[in-house]
Amino acid sequence: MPLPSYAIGVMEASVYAPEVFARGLPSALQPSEGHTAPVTGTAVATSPMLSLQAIGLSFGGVVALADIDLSVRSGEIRAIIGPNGAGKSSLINVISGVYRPDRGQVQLAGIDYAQVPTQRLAHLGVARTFQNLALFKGLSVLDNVATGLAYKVRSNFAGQVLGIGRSRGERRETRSRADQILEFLDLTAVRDRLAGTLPYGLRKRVELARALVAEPRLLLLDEPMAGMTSGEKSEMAAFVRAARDRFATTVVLIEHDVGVVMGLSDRVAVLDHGRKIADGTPDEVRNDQRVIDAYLGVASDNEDGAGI
Ligand SMILES: Nc1ncnc2c1ncn2[C@@H]1O[C@H](COP(=O)(O)OP(=O)(O)OP(=O)(O)O)[C@@H](O)[C@H]1O
Repeated sequence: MPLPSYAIGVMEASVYAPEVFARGLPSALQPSEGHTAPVTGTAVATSPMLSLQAIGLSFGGVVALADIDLSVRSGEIRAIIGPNGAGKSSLINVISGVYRPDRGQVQLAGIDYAQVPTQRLAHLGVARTFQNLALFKGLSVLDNVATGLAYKVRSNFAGQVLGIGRSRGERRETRSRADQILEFLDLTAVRDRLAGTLPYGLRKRVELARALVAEPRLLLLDEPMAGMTSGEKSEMAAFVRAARDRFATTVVLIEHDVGVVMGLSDRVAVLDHGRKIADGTPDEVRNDQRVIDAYLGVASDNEDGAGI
């Protein structure tokens, strides 16, 4: 049973940057020219936002991850791809602290995870979405998105929903920020709908909104386009890119649709049988013989049947 993203989508107060909203939010469907463009008008920083060194993880006798190194630059969109069972989910679960690796180090902006209890990851600015939808079907879209801030405010979420006591001001603030993210992701028209009544593609976008509302510095997306039509996938890719560009969020995603991944990502790591077999720009990876041998042969199993 996946954890709901609100459980870890909580940030330090410093993550909230009112000036970002004050600048006004653009239509998310007008991404900047070229996805490698810098987030804030400067070059993408070279110091890693996330660094994995020699990660190993086994389940009983099954080696899920073996000696994985991964470096993710600040502001980068970084994809992890590979055939079924390659270790992608295991790796994202290691990054998000759901799994503790048997070996190796995970560092977020230089801070070793081993020194940070899992529940504090959110306070470091990590948020994620899940492969399977984890929205509250009986809550409105707005309230679902507001849960992305639930642990950031002093009153509890029930207090905010009910609008009682000290919660009233926080509730106003939370809902206002949720509204701004809804506008950014072009979801304002469905803000009062119950999440469970939305079509699948929109629900995936609401999940993105919930993960994004606290402006995480690291956003982990677990198959954000799974089950979408090709039109919905392109739209989602544009939203992810726009979110990176606007909020300077570093994005790590796993996704089966290789065609979408290649168009969206700055760099791509390829896993096979728990090992990293290639790592580079989409062009480099596309032309890597080991990737072609290990992955191209199963590319027709991808959701859209696209090769790499
Ligand atoms: N909780 C678990 N218990 C036992 N084995 C596991 C567990 N999670 C993953 N594995 C095993 O670890 C290996 C890697 O699995 P993982 O789910 O990380 O791959 P994946 O690339 O995400 O696959 P898929 O694309 O099918 O989701 C597989 O052999 C899998 O069976």
